[in-house]
Amino acid sequence: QMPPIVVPPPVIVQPLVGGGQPVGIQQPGALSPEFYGQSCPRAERIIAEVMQSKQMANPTTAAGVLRVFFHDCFVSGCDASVLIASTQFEKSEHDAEINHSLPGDAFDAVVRAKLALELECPGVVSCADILALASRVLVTMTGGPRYPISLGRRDSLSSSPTAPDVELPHANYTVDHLIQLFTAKGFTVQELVALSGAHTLGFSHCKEFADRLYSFRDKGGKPEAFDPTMNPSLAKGLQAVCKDYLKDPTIAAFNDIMTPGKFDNMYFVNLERGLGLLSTDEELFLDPRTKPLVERYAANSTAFFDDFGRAMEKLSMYGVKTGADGEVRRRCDAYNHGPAMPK
Ligand code: HEM
Ligand SMILES: [Ca+2]
Ligand SMILES: [Ca+2]
Repeated sequence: QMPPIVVPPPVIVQPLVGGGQPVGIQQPGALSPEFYGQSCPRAERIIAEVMQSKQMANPTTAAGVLRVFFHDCFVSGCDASVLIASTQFEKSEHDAEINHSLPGDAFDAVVRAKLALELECPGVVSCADILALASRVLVTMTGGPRYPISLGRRDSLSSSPTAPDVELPHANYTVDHLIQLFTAKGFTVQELVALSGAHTLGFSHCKEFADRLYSFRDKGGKPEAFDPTMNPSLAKGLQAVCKDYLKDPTIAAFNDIMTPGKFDNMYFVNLERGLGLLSTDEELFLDPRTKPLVERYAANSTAFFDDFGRAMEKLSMYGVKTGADGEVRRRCDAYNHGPAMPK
């Protein structure tokens, strides 16, 4: 005789809902690629559509958003602290010198994505997650790799006007500086080189590399026409392009002069030919600790894409906030509690 069929009681699974979840229940660090699976299943699609139309209207969007994402993550973690606008009473990361050159189009892209998401699922998708997803889709759209992104970051409750100039690398840093800065944050030399490959996109303003072009002096103080580690044709071309940069600080040059709009490994090929724009770029080819990696990525685009993808995945998890350490902002440029009162 057949045993009676026992029907198990229905298991009530509490769905892990995204931003609408009460603070406190969320496990710290519990990020997941499916975080918005129930609460905003079309989030990624919506962000991709907004980024696509923005990138088509303005092809520098990808570079801008990618740089904003880096500047967010390295300063108090990937928590959208970089998006907070300054007010009359409270300065934000926007006021840091290093962030003055972050392009308005990148912030505009995030604002548009947030508006679209607030119509679809209000109060659910954090601005920090928007930045992470927007960066990924723009890297992919311009020809780069697709890498996994976990979701569930919460947005910061603060934004320091002084931290960015301390926490972020500057164009006059030595490789020693760069390695110190990255390893202090838990990133390896290999990840430093792979992430620097982001300079395959976008541009830099003349002031960031002008000291390589005008009144250059070697380490012994001897004057030179330009930095001898720079390819002479590039140096002469840039001297002409940048000659009025003090009068017109908006003049800029492509970081990757060969394929500035395409995410590829050309940046590394350039470094081997003295075609690096920033001294921090070229130095990666001149320092024995980083040179083998530059050579590897120049020769092998797959190796670069793999390592860049893994490093971006790691960067995107850096210092993320969960639970009561953050909030899901209603608009990306302001805290939910509203503007600070005059002190
Ligand atoms: C390794 C140390 C780094 C230094 C010293 C550095 C420095 C700079 C500087 C000075 C600029 C020019 C900004 C301007 O004049 O508007 C720039 C642009 C850029 N950086 Fe970096 N950066 C570094 C690493 C990174 C990383 C890790 C990423 C992203 C993963 C990144 C992404 C970008 C992008 C995409 C641009 C072009 C921005 C645009 O076209 O608007 N950088 N970087
Ligand atoms: Ca941040
Ligand atoms: Ca390129």
